[in-house]
Amino acid sequence: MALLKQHGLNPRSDLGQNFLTDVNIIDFVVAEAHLGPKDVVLEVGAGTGGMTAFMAQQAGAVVSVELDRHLHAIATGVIEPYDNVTLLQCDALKNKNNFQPIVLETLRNQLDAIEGSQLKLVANLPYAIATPVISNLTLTGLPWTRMVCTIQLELAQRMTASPQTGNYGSLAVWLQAQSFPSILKKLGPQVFWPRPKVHSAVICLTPAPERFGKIEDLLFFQDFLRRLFHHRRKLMRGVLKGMYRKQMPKERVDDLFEEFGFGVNQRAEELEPEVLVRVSNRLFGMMNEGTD
Ligand SMILES: C[S@@+](CC[C@H](N)C(=O)[O-])C[C@H]1O[C@@H](n2cnc3c(N)ncnc32)[C@H](O)[C@@H]1O
Repeated sequence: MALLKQHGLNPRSDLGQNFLTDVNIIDFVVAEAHLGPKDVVLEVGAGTGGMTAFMAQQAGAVVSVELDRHLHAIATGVIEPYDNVTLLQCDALKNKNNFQPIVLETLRNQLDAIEGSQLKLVANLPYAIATPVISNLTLTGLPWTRMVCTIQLELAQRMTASPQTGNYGSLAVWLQAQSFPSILKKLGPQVFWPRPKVHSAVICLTPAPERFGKIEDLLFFQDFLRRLFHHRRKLMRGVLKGMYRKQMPKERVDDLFEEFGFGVNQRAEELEPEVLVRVSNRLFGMMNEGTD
């Protein structure tokens, strides 16, 4: 990539620096985002700012985050003609569960500045943080309407997986209970520079926060799924008894099994997201019984 070479830089694999060099794919990703003047775009990983500038021509505002200060400096020059871009030089995440406060604050300011605004995540994501970026956006309370991102193919398959398949787990249930995730296109390594060792995909998510009914408590649901699928091959009754032994008597899990008609051999990986939402809501209710 000419810009990097010009600045004497080499791509950093520890930061997932695989740049999208195929213009057709950049066009595809941005076209699928359906950008317009009411849109505030969050881009995680500005790189040298090429896609950032392209999106700035179509969106109301772009907030782009780049951790690498050398790339941030290059991108600053590239986006200079656009006054609707805010380029932040920081880690997009504070930790694996939260965005960096400055990122959220900047997004809120931009959203407030445009009447009827909506948030879209559009990015060629650094693979190491693709899961927390996508899965935490639903927790921010920000009015997101679309995510279009390039991510590792294997991760895209885990996000869109169905029950009883090897890829099905907490991530699939978490996202499918709040959105419609779909793979728009599979990408070979040749569309990036340098070429990654893995295949990639363009994934799209559209929100559906009550797709299977209201999730009573999102943080409880997230914790329930993570712990439940941590023991995906074990029988669910024993796992649940262990998980909530401090919060309620073991017999309550037997009551729940009876209520849902689960057999003794029930495993979490056999259950549809819809059922797991209902189980989580019921457990949340049981745990809060008598606290009103
Ligand atoms: C896959 S590259 C995409 C670059 C550019 N948007 C493109 O499509 O060519 C990912 C970018 O994310 C940056 N990055 C890596 N980890 C990051 C983090 N935690 N927060 C913000 N940016 C990060 C990398 O430095 C890199 O520039």
